[in-house]
Amino acid sequence: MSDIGGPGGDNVKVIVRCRPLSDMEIQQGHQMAVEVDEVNMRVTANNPAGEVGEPPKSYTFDATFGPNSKQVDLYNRSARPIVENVLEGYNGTIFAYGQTGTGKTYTMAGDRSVPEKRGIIPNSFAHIFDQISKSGDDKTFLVRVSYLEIYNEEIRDLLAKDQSHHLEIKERPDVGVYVKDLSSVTVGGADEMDKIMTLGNKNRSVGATNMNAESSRSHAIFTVTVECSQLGIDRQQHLRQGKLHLVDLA
Ligand SMILES: Nc1ncnc2c1ncn2[C@@H]1O[C@H](COP(=O)(O)OP(=O)(O)OP(=O)(O)O)[C@@H](O)[C@H]1O
Repeated sequence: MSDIGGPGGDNVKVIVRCRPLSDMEIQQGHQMAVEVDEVNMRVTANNPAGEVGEPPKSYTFDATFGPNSKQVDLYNRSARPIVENVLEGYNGTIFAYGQTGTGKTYTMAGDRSVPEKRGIIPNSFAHIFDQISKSGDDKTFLVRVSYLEIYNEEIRDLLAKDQSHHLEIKERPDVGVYVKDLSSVTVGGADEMDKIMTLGNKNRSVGATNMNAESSRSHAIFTVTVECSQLGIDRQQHLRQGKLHLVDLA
């Protein structure tokens, strides 16, 4: 997870979550090879095929979550500060990284139909609009989203009508690196944002769960831009903009 430009702390945070063994893994007699110490933010790996007496290896991260960790606790510790900084006008990026079957989709999306199993993406959508609804009358918010896919080194706009069109990367001194002509959709609530993401997912080159050589080349970036206009003590409107990038790496 990275929290670029936010106040305080390191800009990049690495958080490790170990999922529980699946029923099949238990049936096959597998055992956990790692121990997670959430208090000391440490993961200890034992080599089951190692020689007798081989010492376990310990690694320390910015936070660690064990097999019984709850989605809400993970959200509060990892994503909540990033989303809060986005609302304050900073940029932040969240992505999950790991081998197939390690729990990336569970952590990022989760099971939307069960509130306590919702992952970072639906929780961040709800959080953004919840904070906006609680903000004072002196602030006006505008929330926009865009969704692009990088596939075979080409960029496609997942929210565009014409999916055959490829977009170009450009750079400008005032805005930095950007994707030219990428569509941007204004969103009024978490459910609407969820629908737009689902629509974009349908336009992806290969289904996200279809693990093969093709899907391993498809990356997607869902960007939420939050603009806030606030009346200052100087009676002038002050504009600030933060972006949250949710990345699905191949
Ligand atoms: N923290 C967790 N608690 C309970 N079950 C989990 C957890 N993490 C993952 N699982 C379960 O483990 C299985 C694999 O997880 P998931 O599909 O999220 O992996 P993935 O890393 O996204 O895999 P792929 O790269 O193949 O898409 C799923 O059945 C999921 O529900």
